Amino acid sequence: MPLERVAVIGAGAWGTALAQAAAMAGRYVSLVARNEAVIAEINARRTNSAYLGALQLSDRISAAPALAEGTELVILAVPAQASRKALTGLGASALEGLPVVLSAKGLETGTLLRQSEILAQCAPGARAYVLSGPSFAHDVAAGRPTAVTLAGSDREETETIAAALAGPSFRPYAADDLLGVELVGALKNVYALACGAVEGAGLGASARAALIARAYAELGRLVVAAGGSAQTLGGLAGLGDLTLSCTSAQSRNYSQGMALGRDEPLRPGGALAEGVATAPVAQAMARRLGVDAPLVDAVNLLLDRDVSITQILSGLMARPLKRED
Ligand SMILES: NC(=O)C1=CN([C@@H]2O[C@H](COP(=O)(O)OP(=O)(O)OC[C@H]3O[C@@H](n4cnc5c(N)ncnc54)[C@H](O)[C@@H]3O)[C@@H](O)[C@H]2O)C=CC1
Ligand SMILES: O=C(CO)COP(=O)(O)O
Repeated sequence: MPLERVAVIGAGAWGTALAQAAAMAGRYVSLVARNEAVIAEINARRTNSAYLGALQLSDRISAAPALAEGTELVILAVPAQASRKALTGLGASALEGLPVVLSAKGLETGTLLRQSEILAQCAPGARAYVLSGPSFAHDVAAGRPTAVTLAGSDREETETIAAALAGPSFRPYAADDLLGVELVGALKNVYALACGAVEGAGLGASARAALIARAYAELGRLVVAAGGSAQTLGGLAGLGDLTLSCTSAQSRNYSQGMALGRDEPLRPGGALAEGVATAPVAQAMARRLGVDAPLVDAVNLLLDRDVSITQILSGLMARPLKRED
């Protein structure tokens, strides 16, 4: 069977969970980690306790320090701001001719680039696919039911990869709007910060629901203006992930937003909240596209810490009235 040997780059929460999903789908997985102690723990005890506690990993997973010979499919699962460094470390020749599934949700600081654009620069001979959607690492690794979007421009290969990763509890839906899926995945983290802040500030469930609906509208304007498909919005990577990340304290972005709403400082080096780095990039992107994005602007104000959440919300409520249709 094709795509028997999968390599996952990055042995954090998401990389380990995706390795487990691929193993449960019947693949042999090499989980590439940079930390020797993590490699030893995975191979000896079948756990990655720093990220997934006592959860037992499949025997089909082996951890390694580098990409193995014979790899047929690569999954990149390092934080969005680390993707360039990880890809450069792997080297363009090692990735030549291989499909690479990008799973980080973020836009690159400074360059404003999406993950697939970074891949094109670092490894022009690789073929980009994007995996996104509502999926907490702990749920995926524990075999709880999860459905995601797998996007790629080659329809046949997208479906082959989806089939290779599909298991009893992990269901990828193939799609072709790679740009749209990447953008919604990155931008939902920014809105998750906002929704968490509303909860942290005690502004109520009605405010949070309104915010999710207006975030959905704003996301639609941004994605379509950038060249993505409106259909992507209503799918797993759009509505699905926006719903998950904007309503659950299990989301690190939502939980970071809650702390901001309580006026607590940002925690440098704390749990990864990709929306913090993506918010200014999203604002620059919206301005470049000429798209009105008041919620992205509001999150940037919140992150600047100069204005209180109450003042930010008052400003949003005082905007000129608009039609919804
Ligand atoms: N945790 C989750 O539930 C989900 C995470 N994601 C996305 O996956 C990406 C990674 O997130 P997590 O795994 O949760 O983060 P994490 O903080 O749990 O782990 C990140 C891992 O990347 C490794 N790493 C960092 N720089 C590296 C480099 N240059 N080379 C090799 N390894 C490197 C770190 O050592 C660490 O093991 C993020 O973009 C996140 O948005 C997507 C869906 C679900
Ligand atoms: O993307 C995720 C779930 O789909 C994980 O969200 P957080 O990065 O906010 O924890």
